[in-house]
Amino acid sequence: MALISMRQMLDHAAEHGYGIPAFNVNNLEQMRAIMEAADETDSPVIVQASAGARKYAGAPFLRHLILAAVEEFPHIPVVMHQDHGTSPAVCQRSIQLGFSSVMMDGSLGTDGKTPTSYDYNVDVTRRTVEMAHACGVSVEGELGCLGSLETGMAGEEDGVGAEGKLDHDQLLTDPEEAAEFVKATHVDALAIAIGTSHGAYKFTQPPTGDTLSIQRIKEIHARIPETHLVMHGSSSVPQEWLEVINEFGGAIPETYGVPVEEIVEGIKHGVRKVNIDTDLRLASTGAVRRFLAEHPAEFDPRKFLKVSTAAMKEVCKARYEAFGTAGQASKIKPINLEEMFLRYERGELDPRVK
Ligand SMILES: O=C(COP(=O)(O)O)[C@@H](O)[C@H](O)[C@H](O)COP(=O)(O)O
Repeated sequence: MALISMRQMLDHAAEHGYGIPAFNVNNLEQMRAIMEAADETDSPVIVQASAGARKYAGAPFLRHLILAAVEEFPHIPVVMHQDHGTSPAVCQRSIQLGFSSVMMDGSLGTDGKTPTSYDYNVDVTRRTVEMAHACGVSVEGELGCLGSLETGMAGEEDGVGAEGKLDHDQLLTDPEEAAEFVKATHVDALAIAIGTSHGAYKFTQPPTGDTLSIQRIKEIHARIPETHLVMHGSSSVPQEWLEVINEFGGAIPETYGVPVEEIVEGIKHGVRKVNIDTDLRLASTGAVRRFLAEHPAEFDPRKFLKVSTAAMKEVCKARYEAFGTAGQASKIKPINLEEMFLRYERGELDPRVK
């Protein structure tokens, strides 16, 4: 049984100085790409399901897809994480379904769009932590709103994210507030705002220190060195896949993502979980467009889904290698969720924040 808690996996990553890509999963092809890449590189896996994924595939299908991955690859530790829960009740239902980690995103209200107050965020996150830790399940919280430091616009591209214009200080997590938040909630991991946003349209030109604040990661890490930091919206938007998409009938305007080397710099300063969804979508779309254009008589979906899986797998392998995840799976000895509960109960996993 290799389904483990995210806390165990991130503790291992912190101890050995690496980061873990958390790939979103909606279908069989993504799941297979993630697992085959992990298998070939000996990487531990975090797979996450968003509200959109639950709507698309249905929660039972997603759950069984992830459990099938655990069954087929028993030597790979897998975290089954719920992305962007909008209330403690949503997180509770995911725990009931068997998720080993949940995100309570209290930076936004239950609509997943309206920025909330700090007190609201602490309240819903703390309640989720109490419930989840009683089951040995990990909790990721979020402080600050994702959005563009270029324009001040919030990052509402794909279902979850604030809407409209945000203040500069809402777009950058405050290190002091982060320390207070971790102390008050006991979250296992903290998603921070540093200028990234979900989707393909993050930056109109390659980001600089003014539009992507790796410096802010360093400041937060210096204040809370033992807290696992999470970077959302961390697709790199590979230019080569944009070219393929546009060459074969697509129309994606010029756009840039988060450079892999900036993420690697973040990993040196406490980033342990790196959320990636868009890069797999771009690789899949490019591969399918090219295949269908080059094979106009083909109509068996298994043929074009095969190239989709292969393209996504290459992206996964590249991230496992760049983030130092490769080679770590076989070093992790799974701890069951009952034992994780006992560790929380004994206070062994309490945050040590001054
Ligand atoms: O950060 C994320 C992905 O970043 P990315 O767009 O790949 O840079 C995820 O946490 C998002 O929540 C996810 O992409 C949302 O997906 P849907 O709501 O469209 O399913």
